[in-house]
Amino acid sequence: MKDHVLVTGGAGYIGSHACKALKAAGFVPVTFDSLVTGWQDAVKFGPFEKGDLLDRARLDAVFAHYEPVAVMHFAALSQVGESMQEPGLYWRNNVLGSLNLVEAAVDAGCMNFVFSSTCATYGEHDNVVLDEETPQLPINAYGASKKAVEEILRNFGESHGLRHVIFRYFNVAGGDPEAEVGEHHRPETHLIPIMLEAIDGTRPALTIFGTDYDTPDGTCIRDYVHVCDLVDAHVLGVKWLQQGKRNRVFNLGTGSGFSVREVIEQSRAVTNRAVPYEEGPRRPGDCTKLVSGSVRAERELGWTPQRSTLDIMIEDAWRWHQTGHYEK
Ligand SMILES: NC(=O)c1ccc[n+]([C@@H]2O[C@H](COP(=O)([O-])OP(=O)(O)OC[C@H]3O[C@@H](n4cnc5c(N)ncnc54)[C@H](O)[C@@H]3O)[C@@H](O)[C@H]2O)c1
Ligand SMILES: O=c1ccn([C@@H]2O[C@H](COP(=O)(O)OP(=O)(O)O[C@H]3O[C@H](CO)[C@H](O)[C@H](O)[C@H]3O)[C@@H](O)[C@H]2O)c(=O)[nH]1
Repeated sequence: MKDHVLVTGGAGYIGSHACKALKAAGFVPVTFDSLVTGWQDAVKFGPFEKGDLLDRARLDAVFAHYEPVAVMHFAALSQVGESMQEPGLYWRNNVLGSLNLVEAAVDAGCMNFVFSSTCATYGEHDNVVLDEETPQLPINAYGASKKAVEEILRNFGESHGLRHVIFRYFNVAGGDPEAEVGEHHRPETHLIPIMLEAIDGTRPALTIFGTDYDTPDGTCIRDYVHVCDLVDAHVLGVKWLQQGKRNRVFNLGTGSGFSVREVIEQSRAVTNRAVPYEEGPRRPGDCTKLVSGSVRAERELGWTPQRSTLDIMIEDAWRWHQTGHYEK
């Protein structure tokens, strides 16, 4: 019988790609999702269990039914701006929800746990190359909620032997090259999908948030990683835990940074269309430069990103943008 993996947030952008990768690797991905920001149409690669992390009885029933060998925990609210206006929402959903999940996993004897964290937990370290030892000083409730879940995992690792891998993502981009699933946030806040909507006229223009940063062209620099490479690291993480290894944090980024203007130029080249944009003020909370300075995932997990070049990420996102969509 194939091993089941419980994928919370499997109806979302990254979780749906993880389900496809898990299926390809011989696992059965079981999506657990409330659809608060996800899409039932995105659940294509295994069973769907609708439920909320805050519903402990529902979690217990799903663990008992599938007896998963591991959990991949993507389910979270992840809008920085919203987290500053409604911190309670983020602490309840992301932290209490994760605590429920961790306790349900431990009680069910499912001791392999892979968690989606973020480089937003590092906070403001402008112009510093970030590695896993960089102090975590989050500047918004979203980042604080993710850091708190990291602490929960460390505590349960010590107290109950829960084996965990924490991945701190940089900027996730691109989509399934076969366009079976893709990035679909409502509202969308991420640069590349917004840019593609501006290119095809479904929104008026992209606004560049700030042109006076201390960077070569004045715009912010980010480290973009392809969602398929990112989820491949998660599958490696599950296998690594199944080998009995445990409790490690990995940055997932490429180590290369691109400015907003460079992303615009690459989008123009890939789509062969003009990118309508205007220059606007800085967006509160944006760091100047966020680039990973770690090769730990490559060295220890054997992770080798295949599609994380800017042109491929934009090409894949553009293909999905032109052909794919979800309905509730
Ligand atoms: N997209 C990025 O660039 C990025 C960067 C860093 C970290 N992350 C993290 O990766 C994870 C996935 O992000 P995404 O972009 O795929 O987001 P997404 O919104 O597309 O997916 C999140 C999924 O979780 C579900 N969900 C949320 N709260 C839930 C709850 N209480 N119970 C059950 N389901 C719930 C949503 O319905 C949705 O399907 C998140 O944890 C996010 O914080 C994303
Ligand atoms: O309309 C837009 C949207 C974005 N940007 C700029 O493009 C860059 C990337 O912005 P995104 O919103 O795509 O991504 P962020 O870097 O703000 O945030 C993402 O990556 C973070 C870690 O870097 C967190 O994990 C967060 O959850 C995730 O959304 C930033 O400089 C931003 O100012 C624009 O200029 N215009």
